[in-house]
Amino acid sequence: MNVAIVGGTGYGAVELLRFLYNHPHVKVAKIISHSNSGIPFSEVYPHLTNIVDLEMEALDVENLAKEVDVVFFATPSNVSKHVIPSLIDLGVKCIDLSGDFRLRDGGLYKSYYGEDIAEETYIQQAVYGLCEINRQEIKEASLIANPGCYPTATTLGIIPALSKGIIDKKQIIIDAKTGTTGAGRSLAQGFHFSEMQENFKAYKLGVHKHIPEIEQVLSDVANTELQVTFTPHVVPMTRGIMSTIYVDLKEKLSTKEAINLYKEFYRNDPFVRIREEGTIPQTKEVFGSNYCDIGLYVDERTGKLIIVSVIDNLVKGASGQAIQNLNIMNGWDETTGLTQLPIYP
Ligand SMILES: NC(=O)C1=CN([C@@H]2O[C@H](COP(=O)(O)OP(=O)(O)OC[C@H]3O[C@@H](n4cnc5c(N)ncnc54)[C@H](OP(=O)(O)O)[C@@H]3O)[C@@H](O)[C@H]2O)C=CC1
Ligand SMILES: CC(=O)N[C@@H](CCC(=O)OP(=O)(O)O)C(=O)O
Repeated sequence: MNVAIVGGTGYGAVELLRFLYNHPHVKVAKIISHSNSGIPFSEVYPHLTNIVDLEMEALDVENLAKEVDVVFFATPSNVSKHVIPSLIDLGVKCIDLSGDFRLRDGGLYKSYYGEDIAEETYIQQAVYGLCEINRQEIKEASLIANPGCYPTATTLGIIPALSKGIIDKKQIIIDAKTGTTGAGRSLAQGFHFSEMQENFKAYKLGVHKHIPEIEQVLSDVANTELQVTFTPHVVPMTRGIMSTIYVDLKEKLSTKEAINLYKEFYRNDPFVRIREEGTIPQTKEVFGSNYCDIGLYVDERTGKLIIVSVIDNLVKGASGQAIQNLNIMNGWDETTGLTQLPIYP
């Protein structure tokens, strides 16, 4: 299958290439770049010299539709919504790593993304690509809205407890941390080495675009409107997200029982690993891999369930999950091309 990647020189794109290079059913036929067309990919990323020397091209929708079956978009917000509709109309399937097609509510999109939402018919066609939860819909989809990095770690952490009805839906507190690649490759003052190293900062309290996304997913699962308290932090590491979630248990439950409930929920999901009692996952333990590892602890004194969910933001939080979606859409084994082990130490 021929695929293309748009947003060629960003981190999402180079991570897609790392996995697609070893994918037995896929050939990356085109890399589209608006800033570096005409330049070999390996000139921008020399670690891929003699491996990915493909010349990047400017976007030409008609030409793309003739030559590829699927297009991955690894572009900033408010870019793909202008291009994906034409590709879908030409019969090309699209997997969007950005947030353009994730939210259903145009008002919320406008307030968190600053622009109008994509055309309604395409919003309706888009399937939210949280693989473990929406597998059936993904099989039939032509347009995938690949979930955000924080929402992936967070919703996979909360959904088992929420869907089993064991927690209070009104008190969900999410304390999340990300590495700096979450902000992409372009330069920003707050991400300079001197500002980031030996630093730890909370940001976008109450206004982060992942708040409505997390609430939409959880509200669908709970079948009622839910709100969450979400505080993101950036920490001085390159990759990784840790989402620590605090919820109130409705009834007494032991840590062992919580672990068993989660193991049962994810029993058919190769990329979600539930840790044994007493082991809490660390970001390094999923580094470079498509795993989401979840650790659980019941604080019997306060009646809270504490959930720790870790992913690699660039893999399960972006490119890996996008390829997992491609596999599901094509009826291939879900793990195809994604079996790289975590890099440790
Ligand atoms: N980094 C992460 O951990 C995650 C990222 N995402 C999302 O995935 C998308 C890509 O992220 P990431 O790769 O990190 O971001 P980067 O900033 O690293 O890359 C985005 C790329 O998009 C291209 N681009 C920039 N501006 C425009 C534009 N106006 N029109 C068209 N193309 C443009 C550029 O490539 P070129 O000049 O070659 O075209 C740029 O390098 C974003 O929407 C991001 O929010 C989602 C989950 C996690
Ligand atoms: C450190 C940092 O800035 N991280 C980004 C991660 C968001 C992201 O990647 O956006 P989508 O997944 O929604 O596309 C942020 O918090 O905005």
